[in-house]
Amino acid sequence: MATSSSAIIRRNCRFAIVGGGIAGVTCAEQLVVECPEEQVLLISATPVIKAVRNVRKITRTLESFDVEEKPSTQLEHECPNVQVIHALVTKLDAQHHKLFLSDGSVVMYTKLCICTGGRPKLITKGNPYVLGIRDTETVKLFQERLGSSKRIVVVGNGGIAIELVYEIENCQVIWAIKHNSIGSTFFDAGAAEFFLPQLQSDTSAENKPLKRTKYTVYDVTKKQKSCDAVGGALGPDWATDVVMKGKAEHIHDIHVEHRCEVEAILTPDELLEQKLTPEGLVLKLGSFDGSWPVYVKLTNGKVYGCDFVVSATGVVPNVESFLPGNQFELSEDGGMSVNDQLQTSLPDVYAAGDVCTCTWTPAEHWFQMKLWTQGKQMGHYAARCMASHFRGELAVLDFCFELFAHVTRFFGYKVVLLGLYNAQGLGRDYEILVRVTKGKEYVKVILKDGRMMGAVLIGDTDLEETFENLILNQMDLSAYGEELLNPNIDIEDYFD
Ligand SMILES: Cc1cc2nc3c(=O)[nH]c(=O)nc-3n(C[C@H](O)[C@H](O)[C@H](O)COP(=O)(O)OP(=O)(O)OC[C@H]3O[C@@H](n4cnc5c(N)ncnc54)[C@H](O)[C@@H]3O)c2cc1C
Ligand SMILES: NC(=O)C1=CN([C@@H]2O[C@H](COP(=O)(O)OP(=O)(O)OC[C@H]3O[C@@H](n4cnc5c(N)ncnc54)[C@H](OP(=O)(O)O)[C@@H]3O)[C@@H](O)[C@H]2O)C=CC1
Repeated sequence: MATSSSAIIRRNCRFAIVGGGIAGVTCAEQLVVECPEEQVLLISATPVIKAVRNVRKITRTLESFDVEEKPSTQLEHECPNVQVIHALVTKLDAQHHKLFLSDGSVVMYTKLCICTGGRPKLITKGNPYVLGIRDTETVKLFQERLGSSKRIVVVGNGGIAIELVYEIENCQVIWAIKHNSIGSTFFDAGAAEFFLPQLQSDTSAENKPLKRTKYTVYDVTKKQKSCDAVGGALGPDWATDVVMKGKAEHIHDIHVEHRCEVEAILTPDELLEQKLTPEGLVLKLGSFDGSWPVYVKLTNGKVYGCDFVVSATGVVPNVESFLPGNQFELSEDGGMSVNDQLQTSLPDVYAAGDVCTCTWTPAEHWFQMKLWTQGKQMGHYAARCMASHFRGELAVLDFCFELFAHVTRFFGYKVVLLGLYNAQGLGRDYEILVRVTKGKEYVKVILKDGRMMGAVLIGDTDLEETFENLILNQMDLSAYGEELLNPNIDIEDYFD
C-alpha cells in the first residue's frame, strides 16, 4: 500500500524482495503460497523478470526446467498479492527496515530478502576490448562484436567458456585456461579428453545435435531500459538460440593455451613499444591484413592479436547498494554470509541466490555453486524461512541441501553432476572408477572407504537415480569393486 507524506512515496509491506532474477521471483511466488494474506513487494531493476516453468523431476534431488523472461505485470496477474516495482534499490537502512529506491520512493518492510545476483568478474576493468557475459544485453553486445570478428580470446575455464567455444562459428578462438585440462570447473581431465573430439570436429549448426529451446526471452530491452543495474543472469540453454557467428571462413577453429593467465592487454602501439612478437599461429582466417585492434599477453610468454577478449572468469556478488551504513558480514568471495535459515548478519534481512554465501556446516555431499538450480532452491527456501519466522517458528533445512545435484548440457551431451563429483574436499583420500564409451558416454564415480561420494554422468547413462540413492544411503560398495560400472550388469536391479 502506498501512502504519501510531502513528495516522497512511502510503501509499506510485510515482505520485500530485491531482484527479479530466479531467486527473487521464486521467493515471491513461494511467499504467496506461505502467506496468501500478506503484501509482497518485489523490486526489480529491470522491467522483465525471470521465472521457472516446465519443471521436470528427474530424481529426488535432480530437476531440469525451462526459464522464461516475462513482463512483471504477468507475475502480478498470477499472484495478486505481489506488487512489482521497477526501480533500483539505492540504499538500505536495515536498522529502521527501510529501502530507498531510484524513483525516490521509500519502502518500509517487516522482512526483506536480497536476491541481487552477481555480475561478471572481469580480468580487467573498463577496457572496451574486454567483454563479460551475464544477461540479454551483454549477449547482444557480444553477438554484434563477434559478427565482425575473425579471432577472439576466451579467458576462463568454467560454464560460459565451455558453452562459447562449442557454439562459436566462423571465428578462431584462442581459449586461455589456468588448468591442465578444459572445463575444470565442471569435469576432470578424463571427461575433458572425452569431449576433445567435439572441440576439433566441425560442429556447425547442421552437425550439432538438435537442442530443445529452453530459454524464452521476452524482448523489452529496446522499449524500456531505465536502470543501470545488470539484468538477471542467463540460464539453462541460453546459447541455443543465440547466433554466434564471426566473419572468418573456417567454421570451427579452437586453439587451447593451457596453464596460463592474462598478464596484459595491449594496444597495437604498446605491442610495438614493448617490441613483442605475436604468435605466428597458422590461421584459417581467409583474407587478413596482419594487424589486430588488441593484443593479449599470456603468462606463458605468448602474445595473441585478436578482435576482442571474453572474460568468462566467474561472478562477483551485487552487494554494493546495501553496504553503506550497514554492518553486513561478507564472506571471502564478497557474498552476503547467510546461516541455515538464509538470514544475513542483520535482523530481518535474508539473502538468496548468487548474492549470498552459505556459511552453515553443509551436509557431507552438498556445497554451494552459483547456479540457476541453487538460485531457485534458495529463493524457495528463503520464502519458507521468512514466513516461518514471521509466525515465530524455525524452518527445517530443505532436502535439496542434502546432495549437490546439477543437470546441464555441455558439447551437446547431457551432463549430470552428483555430490562431490570432482572429489571436492576429499584431499587424496579417495578412489575413482571410470567407464568410457567413446563418443557415447563417460561415467565417473568417486568412492571413499567403499562409499559413493560423487559421480559425473555424461551422455544418456540412466544411472542418476541409482547413484543418487547410493550417495544418500552411503551403502558399503567395497564388495562390488569395478563391477559397479560393469555395463553388462543392470545396476538398478542390483541395488533394488
Ligand atoms: C551466460 C550464463 C549461463 C548460465 N547457464 C546456467 C546453466 O546452464 N545452469 C545453471 O544452473 N546456471 C546457469 N547460469 C547461472 C545462473 O544464471 C545464475 O546462477 C542465476 O541466474 C542466479 O540467479 P539470481 O536470481 O541469484 O541472480 P540474477 O539472475 O543475476 O538476478 C538478480 C536480479 O537482481 C536485480 N538487481 C541487482 N541489483 C539490484 C538493485 N540494486 N536494485 C534492484 N534490483 C537489482 C537484477 O536486475 C536482476 O534482475 C548461467 C549464468 C550465465 C551468466
Ligand atoms: N551449464 C551451466 O551449468 C552453466 C553455468 N554457468 C554459471 O554461470 C556463472 C558464470 O560463469 P563463468 O564466468 O564461466 O564462471 P565459472 O565460475 O563457471 O568459471 C570461471 C572460470 O574462470 C577461471 N578464472 C577465474 N579467474 C581467472 C583469471 N583471472 N584468469 C583466468 N581464469 C580465471 C576459474 O578458474 P578457477 O576456478 O581455478 O579460479 C574458472 O575456470 C557461474 O556461476 C557458472 O557456474 C555458466 C554457464 C553454464
